[in-house]
Amino acid sequence: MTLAAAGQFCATGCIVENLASVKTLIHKSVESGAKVLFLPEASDYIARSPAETVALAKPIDQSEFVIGIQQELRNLDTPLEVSVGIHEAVENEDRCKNVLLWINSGGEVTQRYQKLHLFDVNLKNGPILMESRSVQPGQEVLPPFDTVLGKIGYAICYDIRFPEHSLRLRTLGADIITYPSAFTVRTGQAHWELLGRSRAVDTQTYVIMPAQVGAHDPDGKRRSWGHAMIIDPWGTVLAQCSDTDSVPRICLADIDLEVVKKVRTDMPLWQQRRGIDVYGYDV
Ligand SMILES: O=C(O)CNC(=O)[C@H](CS)NC(=O)CCC(=O)C(=O)O
Repeated sequence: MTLAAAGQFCATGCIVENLASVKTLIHKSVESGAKVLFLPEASDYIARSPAETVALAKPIDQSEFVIGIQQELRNLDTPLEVSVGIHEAVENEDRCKNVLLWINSGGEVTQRYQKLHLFDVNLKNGPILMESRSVQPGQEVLPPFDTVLGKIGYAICYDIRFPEHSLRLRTLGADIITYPSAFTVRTGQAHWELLGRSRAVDTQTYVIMPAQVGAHDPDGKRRSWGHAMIIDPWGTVLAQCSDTDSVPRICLADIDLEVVKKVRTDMPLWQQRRGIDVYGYDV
C-alpha cells in the first residue's frame, strides 16, 4: 500500500503565484507521507483568453514553472514524484498543447501525454469554451507506465467523458487512471463525481482526480468546480477536498493493488468483454 495525494488549488494567469501554490502542495504531501502528488490540468496558468493561453506557453525545458518543480523535488529529503498538467508551446504554430507530465523524484520528466479530446462546448446559460482555438489535439494513447503506486494511465479533464479511452488504458494494463482537471462549475455539479465513479467502475482501476477550484480571474468569469477526489476500483470515493474556498489543499488515500486484483477476480469483466465480433473493434 502506498499513499497518494490529489491536489487542488486555483491557478491564475500568474505563473509565479501558481508555482508557489504548487510548492505548498508538494510540502503538504511530503509531510503527510504521500509518495506521489497529482496536480490539476493547466497548473502552470489559467489565462483569460485563447490568445493569452498561447502567448504564455513555453517549451517544456524552458518553462520556469516546470523548472521550479524540478528544483523543489531535487531539494526534498524524502522522495516525492509529481504528475502535473501544463501548456506546451509548439514552435511556429499558433496553438499550444495541453499536456500531462510525470516528474520523478530526481526532477526528470519521464512521461508526457497530450490531451486527446478538446473541450469545445457551448452550453445554454452556461460556459462557452472553445479549447481548440488555443490547443492542438493529441493523436495517441500513452501506454500506462510503472510507478511506486502501480501502473498509471494518463488522461486529462474532458477525456473523462470518453469511456473508450479509459477502457483502452485498462486493456493496456492500468491499475490507476488520473484525470487532472479544471471542470466548469455547471458541468462539475452535474457530472464530476458521476463520471469519476463511472470510469472507476468501468475499468476497475483507482481514479485520481486533482482539480482546479474557484475563480481564476478577479471578475470571476471563469470558475472551476474543485472537489479533487480519489476513488477506488469499486467506485467508492475514498477522499475528497472541500471546496469552501480556493486555499491549496490535498486529499489522501492508500493505493492498494490487492484491491485492484480482488475487484477484477470477483467480477472478471475483461474475460467477459465482447469486442470485434459485436462492435467491429476491440477496446
Ligand atoms: O484552459 C486552459 O488553459 C486549461 N484547460 C481547461 O480548463 C479545459 C479546456 S477549456 N477544461 C476542460 O476540459 C473542462 C471540461 C469540463 O468542464 C467538462 O467536461 O464538463
